[in-house]
Amino acid sequence: MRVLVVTAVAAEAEAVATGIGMSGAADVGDGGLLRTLAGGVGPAAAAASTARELALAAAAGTPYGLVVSAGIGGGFPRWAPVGSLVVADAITAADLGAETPDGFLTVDELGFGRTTHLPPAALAARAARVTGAVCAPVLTVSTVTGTAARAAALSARHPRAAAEAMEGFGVAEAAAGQGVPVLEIRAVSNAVGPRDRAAWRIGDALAALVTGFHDLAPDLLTTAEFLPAREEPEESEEPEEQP
Ligand SMILES: O=C(O)c1cccc(C(=O)CC[C@H]2O[C@@H](n3cnc4c(=O)[nH]cnc43)[C@H](O)[C@@H]2O)c1
Repeated sequence: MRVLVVTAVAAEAEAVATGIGMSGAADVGDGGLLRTLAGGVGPAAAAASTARELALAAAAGTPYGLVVSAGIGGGFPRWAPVGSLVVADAITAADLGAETPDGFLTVDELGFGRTTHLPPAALAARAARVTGAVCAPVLTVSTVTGTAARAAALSARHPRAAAEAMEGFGVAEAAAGQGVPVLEIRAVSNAVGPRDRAAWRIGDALAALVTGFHDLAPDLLTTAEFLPAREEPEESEEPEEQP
């Protein structure tokens, strides 16, 4: 089975590749292929680049069976300190909705969209176990949180959320569009809270990403056993209707 790992920037893709022990793309497992893609910062760039890669692969007859959104992220200090790893058990677009005088309404509540994708539970739990990560919701935001008030509002709406980043929901939307399961893994570079750029530890987070993907590599290469069975489309015996 082919696995696509989507990061925002090249430094993250290199950390993933180093952890897995490959350079750019590599044959793995049963003739499968694991590929990294630096797809851009933010949910829109991530969705567009992921959708393009998935569509090209499918058109070439070599579809991906799993997409992983990976990179650095902010950690909610109660759950995920700097340098730790978080595997998403839910990927939630935290600022997709509408502000009202009575509070934030999600697009689900507004009745015209969705804000959460759920990775396969067994795969997420296994990935968290082998990497020593916290398994908890990861929020996708379009703006890095920079105030205590915003951090508190996010925590109040998503009390179990352990991290925030900017790409997971975009990657998940693209994967869902192709019927491909998704996973998200974040290495914590900074605390979600008042902006303190000097306290960011991007090097430590990239090192944690290397170690995490090193630990995860054997599982990623045999992922199929942790995924729910996909239903093959039935071949119709009826002749197609002519106009
Ligand atoms: O403000 C700066 O000076 C600055 C310098 C380097 C990087 C940034 C970013 O905003 C990186 C965004 C990038 O990294 C992920 N990320 C990392 N931490 C967070 C966070 O606390 N909240 C949201 N995203 C974060 C994100 O996925 C982007 O790919 C700023």
